[in-house]
Amino acid sequence: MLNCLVTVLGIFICVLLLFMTAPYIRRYMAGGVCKSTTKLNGKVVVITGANTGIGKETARDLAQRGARVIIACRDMAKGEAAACEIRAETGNQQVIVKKLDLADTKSIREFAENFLAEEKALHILINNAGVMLCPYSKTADGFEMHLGVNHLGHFLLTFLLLECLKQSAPARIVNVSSLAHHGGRIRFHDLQGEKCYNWGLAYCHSKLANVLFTRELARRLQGTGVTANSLHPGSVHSELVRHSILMTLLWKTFSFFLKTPREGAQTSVYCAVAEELESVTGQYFSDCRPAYVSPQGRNDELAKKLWNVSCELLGIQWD
Ligand SMILES: NC(=O)C1=CN([C@@H]2O[C@H](COP(=O)(O)OP(=O)(O)OC[C@H]3O[C@@H](n4cnc5c(N)ncnc54)[C@H](OP(=O)(O)O)[C@@H]3O)[C@@H](O)[C@H]2O)C=CC1
Ligand SMILES: CC1=C(/C=C/C(C)=C/C=C/C(C)=C/C=O)C(C)(C)CCC1
Repeated sequence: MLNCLVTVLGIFICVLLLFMTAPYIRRYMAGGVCKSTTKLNGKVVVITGANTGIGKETARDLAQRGARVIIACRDMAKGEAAACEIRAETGNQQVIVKKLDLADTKSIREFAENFLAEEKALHILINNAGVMLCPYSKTADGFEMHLGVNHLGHFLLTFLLLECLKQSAPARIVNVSSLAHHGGRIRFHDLQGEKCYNWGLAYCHSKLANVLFTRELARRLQGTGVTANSLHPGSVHSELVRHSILMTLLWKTFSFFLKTPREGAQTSVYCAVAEELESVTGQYFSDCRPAYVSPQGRNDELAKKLWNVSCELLGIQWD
């Protein structure tokens, strides 16, 4: 009887403690906030994958600051729905949707061609779109899906828009990577995962490629007025886990401990607008402050080799 009473009392105290500490846990999980009040009137921004999740919230924030925001996405209907919502909420009518499928180099080239014909400048490029935990599949050009969309697609897009960014300097390139880059390796002997494939690791490899690309890009852009930084947005309750039933369940169950997409967008916004980052380049951020990069992610030789291999795969010459 006494045992039973003690157990009930114990459970009651635990639940009470959880309820009392919940607001503090939530505030801690929300992470860093971008406090910059920078206005972006007259500035042009491209955000990939901005029809949902972190990208959409990044677009909303930058539109609120007055930027002309181009939502670059593969599904025009989803993009229009997001743009409508952002235009209505911010009153900024300069929120535009353009078709971009990062799993198809033809679509990337068409997007860039169209952009360069229609726009006069590009001040901020946010390479945000991403896929995670995809069953083995390939892009239209035969690249493993994670590497193809998350790294090679953005590599080609940046290459095609770079001259415009340079002409528009000061300009910024923001690459959305992940903490998952710590688990990544660049498997040059099997880049397309044909010999060995693990969907979790494939994501990690592609996110390491984001960090290495940023590092080498920043080195090459020294003195041009264009900076390049990468970031981890935090663990965010978005559609990223859609390919895994288990992760979708986990994400739903523990959503309280995850960032909202708006919270997850803070570091992207910070890298895009913060005054103190004006000449900061080649860095990696999390929660709106510099964060620890894995030894692989700091390896300049690896970054150069990945650069050259990426150029070869895409058939481009980028010196
Ligand atoms: N959520 C998290 O916890 C974390 C996210 N990240 C990174 O943040 C970024 C944004 O992810 P998040 O918002 O969470 O995920 P979402 O799945 O919510 O958004 C991903 C976006 O990428 C787009 N996308 C996917 N494939 C393509 C493609 N082939 N061409 C064009 N666009 C494409 C999606 O379009 P569509 O809607 O049409 O599928 C969607 O707009 C990603 O790079 C991700 O790796 C990093 C760490 C943690
Ligand atoms: C800690 C913790 C969790 C784990 C979250 C992790 C490990 C997220 C990693 C996300 C990444 C790195 C995504 C994309 O890049 C759960 C399961 C939500 C349960 C609540 C506590």
